[in-house]
Amino acid sequence: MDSYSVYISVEGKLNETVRIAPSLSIQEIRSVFCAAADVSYETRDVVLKLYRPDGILVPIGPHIPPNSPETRYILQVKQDKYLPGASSEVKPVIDALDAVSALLGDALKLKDKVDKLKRHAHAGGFDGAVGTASVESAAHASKNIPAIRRVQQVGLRLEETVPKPDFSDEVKENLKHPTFDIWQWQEHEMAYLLEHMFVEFGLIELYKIDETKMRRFLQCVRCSYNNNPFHNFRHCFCVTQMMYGLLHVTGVHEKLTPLEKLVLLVACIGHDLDHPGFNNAYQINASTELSIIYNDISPLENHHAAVLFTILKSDETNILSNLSNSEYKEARKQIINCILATDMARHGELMAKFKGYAEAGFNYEDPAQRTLLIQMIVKCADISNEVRPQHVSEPWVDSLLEEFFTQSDREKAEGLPWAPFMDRQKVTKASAQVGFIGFVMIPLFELVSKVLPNMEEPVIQPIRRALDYYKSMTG
Ligand SMILES: Nc1nc2c(ncn2[C@@H]2O[C@H](COP(=O)(O)O)[C@@H](O)[C@H]2O)c(=O)[nH]1
Ligand SMILES: [Mg+2]
Ligand SMILES: [Zn+2]
Repeated sequence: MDSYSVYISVEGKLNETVRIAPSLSIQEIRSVFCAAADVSYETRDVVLKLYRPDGILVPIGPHIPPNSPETRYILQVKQDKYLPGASSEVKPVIDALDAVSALLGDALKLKDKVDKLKRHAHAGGFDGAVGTASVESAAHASKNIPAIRRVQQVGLRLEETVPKPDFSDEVKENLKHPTFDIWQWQEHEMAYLLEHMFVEFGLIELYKIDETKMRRFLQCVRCSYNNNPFHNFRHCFCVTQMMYGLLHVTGVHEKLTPLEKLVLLVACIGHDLDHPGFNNAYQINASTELSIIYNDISPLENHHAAVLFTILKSDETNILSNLSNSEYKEARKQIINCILATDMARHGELMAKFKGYAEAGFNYEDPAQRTLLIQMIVKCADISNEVRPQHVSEPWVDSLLEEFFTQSDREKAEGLPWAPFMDRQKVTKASAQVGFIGFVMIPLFELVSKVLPNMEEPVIQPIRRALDYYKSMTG
């Protein structure tokens, strides 16, 4: 599809025309809408809602239906109301982030976020990376309203209590399927959907997880994901939702223990925390702080797990605090195993081991086999974008390539080796996907389907269709 115009009216007042090109990433589209609304794209607490004239919500993404000047969409700019906002609620999140920052040292990005949060919290507000401050704060900032008034406005907003969105039964059901449209949701809504998964598995009740702690935990997680094109909080949500979907379509959730389901949820949620947007090869070749700390052994995955457990170490955000000692020990071991298994450098090793178990007849009684099964489920979920319908999956390829190209550009500039699959001179969307789907995804999902039932129609067939689609593009 060629580029086309979308006609909007900001808050029903200012008319703007936005040009949508299929090549734009979701981030680029959001940033254009932010510009139209005169708010900073960096302000993550801004919630943009696009409505048709009849009040129906239109997802802001690469597939906004074209309209005309007569049928303008209405763009509303709202504050993110995920957390109840009193500063006493904010402090635990800051403390947890502070602990993460102390662990990681000054060089890493979290430090900036913590400092920013502190500045606002000490002034009675809560802004920037985490997100309950009002959009007015961003808008007024650009109009030179004195800072003190901005803070007061933010402070007022923080008094508001926040109702949980009332997800319909249809949404809750759709959440259990790989076809779920992950682009329809703002970050705070995704956080509530993640919370719902814990509820639906009965984990809140069983492990006596405090609701406020759960929300602080998710808030802390959310602001510990960076705004990378690909490795961001939405990717965290996608991976967790696909894991949840796989469990439901295969029915394997009925064979897993509650602790294993808890492990899967927490591992997926934490699996790319504080991803810097540059992969392990870059970390090692550039001798970054992470490669030094972790001796070149899965530096990113070790870091994601360390950030997760630093968040969990703080009592205010420790959703595992009511587990018994032995349950906590087991959960920690398994969560770390799952996150470390997402290093694609270990793909061959894990595939070979699982193949051995599958061919011998998978034994659910063997703890080692169960451990590997849950690692494989996380691996599947992590690389599962092409299981999703094309309009949902395709924007992810653009985002991934954007991140890859940024890395290889930097590697070239720094005189480091770069991988051909990240090179903008060599890679196209189609070539990237034909290789990845054919050589990585299909073998992995087909192998897992030897153990888990019912994967053919909802999981494997969409992957094959995606392969055909990208093959047809290579001509
Ligand atoms: N070419 C593609 N590569 C993909 C795709 N989905 C994932 N990947 C690669 O796998 C890793 C997954 O690990 P993560 O923890 O970093 O998310 C990712 O970095 C990519 O290298 C895909 O659709 N196409
Ligand atoms: Mg990862
Ligand atoms: Zn990932």
